Amino acid sequence: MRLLLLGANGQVGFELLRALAPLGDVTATTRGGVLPGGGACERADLDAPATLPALLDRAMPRVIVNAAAYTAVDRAEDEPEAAMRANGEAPGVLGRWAARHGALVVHYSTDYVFDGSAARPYREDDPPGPLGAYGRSKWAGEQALRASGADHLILRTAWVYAARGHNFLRTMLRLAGERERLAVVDDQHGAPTSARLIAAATAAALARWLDWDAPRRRAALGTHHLVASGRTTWCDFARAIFAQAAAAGVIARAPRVEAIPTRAYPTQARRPAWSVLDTTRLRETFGLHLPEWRDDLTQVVGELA
Ligand SMILES: NC(=O)C1=CN([C@@H]2O[C@H](COP(=O)(O)OP(=O)(O)OC[C@H]3O[C@@H](n4cnc5c(N)ncnc54)[C@H](OP(=O)(O)O)[C@@H]3O)[C@@H](O)[C@H]2O)C=CC1
Ligand SMILES: Cc1cn([C@H]2C[C@H](O)[C@@H](COP(=O)(O)OP(=O)(O)O[C@H]3O[C@@H](C)C(=O)[C@@H](O)[C@H]3O)O2)c(=O)[nH]c1=O
Ligand SMILES: [Mg+2]
Repeated sequence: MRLLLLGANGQVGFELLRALAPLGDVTATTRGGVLPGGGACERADLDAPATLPALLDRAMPRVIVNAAAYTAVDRAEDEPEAAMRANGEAPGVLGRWAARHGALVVHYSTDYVFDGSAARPYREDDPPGPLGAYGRSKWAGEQALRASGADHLILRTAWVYAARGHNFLRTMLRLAGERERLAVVDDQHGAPTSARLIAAATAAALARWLDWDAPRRRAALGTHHLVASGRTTWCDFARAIFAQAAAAGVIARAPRVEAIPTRAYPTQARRPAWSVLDTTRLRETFGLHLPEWRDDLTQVVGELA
């Protein structure tokens, strides 16, 4: 079976390279045509969605896994059109090709499609209300993929981090070497989720899905929330990172973390105060276990030690 992976050099894409390998023959793509290790691969630029069908015609995948996205939340406020091309339009192009060829699209979306005003964990069919250009573009991409008529799994995740790439954990570890104290927002709630967990859960769900008969497959399609269990705030996440990293010898000593309200940390984009996602549908549909975010963090800190 042939799979096409877009965004193989991102946090999630990199982990998917390994996790998807047992499922079939994976064609990896990046924007620049270079893999994280330096090797060559196919190019796929989401910024030029019209170029994607030619690549798909050559690769002829049974499954398209789209881990590429415009993920710079603040920068998207200045470049909403670029965010919209990659996140909003490209998924529709992938979906229309997949619908014509009977392929499945696995696509990732975000907690930032919600406005964060809920009083309980968000379910898949709760109404969206993105607060910024990134969230709006990701919501548009979900809608375009749904409208394409392709079989699809939209996996909404949140607060993604890994031992490599651009993420909050790496920012905190860098700041630990530069500062004795930090101020981190304590009024945004969510579940930090490692790229490795996302990739492992995606591969497990996909393997099961491919094994099922048509009615069971159909019932499992659509949108699922995929995040680690439990919840925390960015401030408490920072403290957990420092405690675990200091204990593992990854940093010499933990800086002091002061809890601040969002208004004391101005950013270009507004972020939801409540990003907690209900994962019941994913867990029950695919029989998956999602570890607590602290245990997930321990795995990633272990990679750095
Ligand atoms: N990061 C997070 O906290 C969260 C992410 N998500 C979603 O999860 C998915 C994976 O995110 P994550 O792994 O964190 O992302 P990263 O920011 O780590 O990686 C994004 C990847 O997309 C690629 N990319 C960006 N623009 C283009 C383009 N125009 N054409 C081709 N490739 C492009 C990047 O390539 P290059 O290196 O060349 O720029 C990079 O490989 C995305 O759909 C994202 O929206 C959801 C919730 C939280
Ligand atoms: C570095 C830093 C950040 N913060 C705050 C800002 C922000 O509210 C929060 C997290 O900052 P970041 O810039 O890492 O977060 P952000 O880029 O908004 O992360 C988001 O990325 C996109 C792609 C998603 O889809 C979301 O799920 C989410 O993970 O921490 C502090 O309070 N103090 C600090 O020193
Ligand atoms: Mg960021």
